[in-house]
Amino acid sequence: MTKPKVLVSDKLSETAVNIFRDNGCDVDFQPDLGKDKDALLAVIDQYDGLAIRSATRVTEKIIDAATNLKVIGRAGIGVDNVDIKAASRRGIIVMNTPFGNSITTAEHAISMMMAVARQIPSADASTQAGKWEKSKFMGVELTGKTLGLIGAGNIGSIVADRAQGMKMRVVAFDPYLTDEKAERLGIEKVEMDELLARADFITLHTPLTDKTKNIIDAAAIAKMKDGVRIVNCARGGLIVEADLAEAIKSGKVAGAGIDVFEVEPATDSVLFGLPNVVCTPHLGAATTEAQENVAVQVAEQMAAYLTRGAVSNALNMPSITAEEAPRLTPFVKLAETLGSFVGQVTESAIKDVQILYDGHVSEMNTKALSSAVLAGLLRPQMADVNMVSAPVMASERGIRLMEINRAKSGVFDGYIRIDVTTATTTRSIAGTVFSDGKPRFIQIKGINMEAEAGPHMLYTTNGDTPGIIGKLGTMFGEAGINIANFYLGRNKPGGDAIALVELDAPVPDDFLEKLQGHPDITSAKPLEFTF
Ligand SMILES: NC(=O)c1ccc[n+]([C@@H]2O[C@H](COP(=O)([O-])OP(=O)(O)OC[C@H]3O[C@@H](n4cnc5c(N)ncnc54)[C@H](O)[C@@H]3O)[C@@H](O)[C@H]2O)c1
Ligand SMILES: O=C(O)CC[C@@H](O)C(=O)O
Repeated sequence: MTKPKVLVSDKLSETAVNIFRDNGCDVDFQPDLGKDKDALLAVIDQYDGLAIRSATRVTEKIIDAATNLKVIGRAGIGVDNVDIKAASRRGIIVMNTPFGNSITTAEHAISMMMAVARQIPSADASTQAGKWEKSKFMGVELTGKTLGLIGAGNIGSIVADRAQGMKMRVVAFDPYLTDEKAERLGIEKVEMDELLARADFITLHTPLTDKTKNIIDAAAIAKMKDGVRIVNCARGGLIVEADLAEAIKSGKVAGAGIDVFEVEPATDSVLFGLPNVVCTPHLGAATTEAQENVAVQVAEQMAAYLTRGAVSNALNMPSITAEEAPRLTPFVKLAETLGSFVGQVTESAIKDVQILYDGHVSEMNTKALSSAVLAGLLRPQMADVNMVSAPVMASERGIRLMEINRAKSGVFDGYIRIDVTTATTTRSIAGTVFSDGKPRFIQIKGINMEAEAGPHMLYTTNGDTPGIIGKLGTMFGEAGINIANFYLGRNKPGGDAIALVELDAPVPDDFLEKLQGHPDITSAKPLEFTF
């Protein structure tokens, strides 16, 4: 049997090379190749596996040329340099290593905070230039100061712990952080505006999503204390750099530690050269220990897949054995779709998830199915979650999971129902798989319906009044939006009604606002499903 061939196209620890070889793979270690997209494009068709960090951009063009590629392994967390949709379409698994560099990145954020508090880089440059400017570099103490944490996941939690060690008070804004976890971490959960008003230092630890993009802009900065200091070791794009630059120039913001940039590599930036701005070239994960961790982990995972078909830490594929795959896969898709539906309509901390497996589905690998529900549920909050990391993430967030297995109780041979509870409400949705292998929603909020999940959907709730369907249809028509499918349900005549509308394209923002402001419509929410 020919050995699988792996290309390492970024600067990974060489330990990875040995692990690939020891596990029966041929490996080419070309740590600078990933930066040259044409060179990568020319050779990528020779490889079964591609191991990367953040410098290699795996675009759709690269994936299209990668005719033999089976797995892309990211030694690190963020996979924003990989076109996962394109990889999924081509059946290429994308793996990451979710926890290997968390401590190191948290330590970098703390280092940045201290460097900014005491202006260490500028003081160093001045001292080494032969000046002795003692009065120029007056700093501030951390003890007793308030640290505002935006995002309290793996890295944010470690930052909180280290900051408490330095006697800082930690407040956190993270809509998905439960009260129980906040209490366990000894941090105060607050709303964003309160964090902005109270924090002496602010540090960001969220993924880059539609909700977090530009989370720190001029309006947010205006709500901060004068003299606040800001650290970003998460993702470029969370801060509007031009707005931060203005705030530094005006003195509103007294300093910033920036590891990640809107455009990387950042060879030029509006932030460069400004007083007390400390910049590093995306070094958050750059320690010997973290690089060793992620390199070992990614090589082991990729080799296991290429030589034995074992899947772990995949972002676009559940961990399933070869034997059970054909029967389970459609139900995995259903489970993830149900989770995704609720995840997209839930904007507060989840406390409980109850999953009911009814009929033949209760005899399947329900562990994999529950992981798929959780992955779908959590993905709107954390873009990089996968079926392996989802249960860990859920339990770390204090989300209680309950599974019920039941013999066939209704007309469907097998179905899954999930009930997701937050502090204020419980949302319920059920679905099944028809003989075409596609997931169907069969009940939403206890209301029966039969709807196929499409890539772009709109979910509305309204009172069951005459003429509402016509009004909705007219509004879509007037906005020039084509409806692919229209599904309806209600609990009783004149009671609560729901509609799921499948569209050919995402719902335009202005149309959504119009719907949300319509007196006959109680709520309207766009939903996106990736298959
Ligand atoms: N600089 C680096 O080299 C480096 C290294 C590793 C990770 N990272 C980045 O650090 C970030 C955090 O990584 P992590 O492992 O802690 O991720 P994580 O998924 O464990 O935590 C992210 C947290 O953000 C929260 N969140 C999501 N949406 C939010 C919102 N709208 N407002 C506030 N909070 C929100 C989530 O609930 C979650 O608790 C990611 O962007 C990751 O890519 C950077
Ligand atoms: O590989 C790197 O240096 C960056 C890693 C970091 O951004 C991540 O998302 O894990």
